[in-house]
Amino acid sequence: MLERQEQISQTIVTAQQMRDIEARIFAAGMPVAALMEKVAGLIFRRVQALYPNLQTQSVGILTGPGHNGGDALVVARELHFCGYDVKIYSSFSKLKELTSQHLQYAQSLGIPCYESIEQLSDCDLLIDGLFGFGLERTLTSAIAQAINQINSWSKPVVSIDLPSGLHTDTGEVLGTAIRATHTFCLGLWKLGLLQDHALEYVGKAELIDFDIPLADVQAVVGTNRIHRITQTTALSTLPLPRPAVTHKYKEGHLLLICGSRRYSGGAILTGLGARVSGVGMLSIAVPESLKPLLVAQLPEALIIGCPETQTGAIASLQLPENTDLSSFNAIAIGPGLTRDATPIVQQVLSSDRPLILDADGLNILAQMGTIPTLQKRQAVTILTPHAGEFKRLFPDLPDPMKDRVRAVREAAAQSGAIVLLKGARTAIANSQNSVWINPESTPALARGGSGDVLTGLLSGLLAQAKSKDISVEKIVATAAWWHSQAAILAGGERTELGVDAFTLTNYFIPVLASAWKELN
Ligand SMILES: NC(=O)C1=CN([C@@H]2O[C@H](COP(=O)(O)OP(=O)(O)OC[C@H]3O[C@@H](n4cnc5c(N)ncnc54)[C@H](O)[C@@H]3O)[C@@H](O)[C@H]2O)[C@@H](O)CC1
Ligand SMILES: [K+]
Repeated sequence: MLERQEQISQTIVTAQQMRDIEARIFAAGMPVAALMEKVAGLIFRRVQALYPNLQTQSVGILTGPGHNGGDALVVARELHFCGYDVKIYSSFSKLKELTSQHLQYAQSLGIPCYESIEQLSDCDLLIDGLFGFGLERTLTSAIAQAINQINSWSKPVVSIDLPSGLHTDTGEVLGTAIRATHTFCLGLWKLGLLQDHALEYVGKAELIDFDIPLADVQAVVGTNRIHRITQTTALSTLPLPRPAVTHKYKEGHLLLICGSRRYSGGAILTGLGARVSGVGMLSIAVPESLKPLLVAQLPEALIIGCPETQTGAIASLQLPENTDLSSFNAIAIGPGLTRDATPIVQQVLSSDRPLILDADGLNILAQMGTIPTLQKRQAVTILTPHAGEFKRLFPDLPDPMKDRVRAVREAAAQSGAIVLLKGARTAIANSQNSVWINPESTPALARGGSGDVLTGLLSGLLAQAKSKDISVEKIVATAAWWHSQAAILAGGERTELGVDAFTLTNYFIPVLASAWKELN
C-alpha cells in the first residue's frame, strides 16, 4: 500500500496522459458515472474535514459544462443531504449528459440554481467545478467576468482538479483563472499545478487518490516520465548510511573552483554548501588573496591558493603536487569567478570528470557556445541556471518563463547535459527526456547566495555518488529537495526574511536528521 502511495505521489501527468489513463479504466469496465460518484464522494469528505463548521454557513457550487462540473454537482448533492445551505451557479446552456443529469437531480431536491454569479455573493465557501483538464480555449465574455467577480470577493475557494482557467500542462492562465485557497487535484498530479506561474492561483494543493491502477499509469506514462520529487526518493538517494569501514577518500573528493577578489562570498557559501553534504574530502581552488579568508571559514577544507589575474580572478589552476583533475570525483566551477577566469572553465570542460557549472561558469559556457561545447564532453555535465542564465545558454529554445518543463527538456536533449532550472518549482531534465520537479519550496530562497549553497551541496553529493549506484539525475533532484526543505524549516523558524544564505547552511542537518529519524 505504501509503495502504491509513493508511486502515485511521484507521478505527474499531462492532460493527454490523464485522458489516456481514464480511457483505459473505462475500457476495462468501470462505469463513468460510478467513477464520478467515487471521486466526488472523496472530495466531499475532504471539504467536510477542512471546513467542519460550515453547517451554519452557505456553500456556493460553481459548475461548468463538463465532468468537472459533474463532480461539483455530486458534492453539492452530498452537502445538501448533510444539511448544508447550498447554492449552484450554472450558466452554460449545453452540458455533458452526466453533468446535466446531476444538475436536474440537484434542482429536483430544491437546491437553488442561478445563472448570475451575484446570487452567490453571500456564500461563505465556494467550490470551483467550472473546468478541469478539459479546458481547451481561452476564457472570454460572461464566464471570464464571473471568475473575475469571484476573485474580487476574496472568499475561500476549493478548486476541483485545477483552478478553473489554468492550462493543465503549462499552468498558463487562459484569459483569467480562479484564485483558489485549496486545490484538490484528482488521481494524479497535473503538470500545470507545478509550473511557477500557476502557484499564485493554486493555493494549498493536495492529491485526492481515487485508486487509479498502477498498471494503467505505467502503460501510459512509461519511461518518458515527469517525476515529482518526494522525501522518500530523496532520502533513498543520499549517501546514508555510510559503510562501517570507510575513509575520507572513499566518501568522495570534491574540487570547487570559485571566487575572485571582487566576489569572495560566493566561494565561502559554495564551500559551506559542500560541507553539509558530508563529502569526504573538500578542496577549494580560489585566487591566492582569498586563501586566508577561506581557511578561516572552512578549516576542514584544503584551500588551494591560485595565481591571480590583475583583476583578481583565478589565472591558472595550481593544484598540489601529485594531484591533477583526475584526482577528483567531481568538480564544480562558477560562483564568484568573474568572466576573467574563462581559460579555467575551458580547462575543466575538457577534463573527463563529472562537472557542475553555475553562475559565471554558465556565462562563460554561453560565450563559448553551449551546445557545441557540451557535445564534446564525455563525462556528465550539470548546469544549474536561473531563467536569465538559461536564456543566455539556450537563446534559441522556448522561453523558460512560459513553459519551464518544455524549456528544460529541450535544453537537456540538445546539450546532453543534466539541466536544473531554478525557480519556485525547480525543474530538472536529462537528455533521455525524463523530468523531475521539486514540489515544495519557499520564497525565502529568493536572495543572493542561496544558489551558491545549492551548487556546493549538489557537488558534494555528486562526489560521494561513487560509493552508491545511483543515477546522477536523482542526486540533482535530491539536492534540490534538501535545499528547499532546509529553507522551509529555516523560514518557519525565522520568517521568510530570515533565511540569508549563510543562515540557511545551518538548517541542512537539522532538517535531514528529523526526516531520517522519521524513516528509521
Ligand atoms: N471522466 C471521469 O469520469 C472523471 C472525470 N473527472 C473530472 O472530469 C474533469 C474532466 O472532465 P471533462 O473532460 O468533461 O472536462 P472539463 O469539465 O474540464 O470541461 C470540459 C468542457 O468545457 C468546455 N470548454 C472547454 N474550454 C472552454 C472554454 N474556454 N469556454 C467554454 N467552454 C469550454 C468543453 O467543450 C467541455 O464541454 C476532470 O478535471 C475531473 O474534474 C474526475 O472526476 C475523474 C473521473
Ligand atoms: K476546477
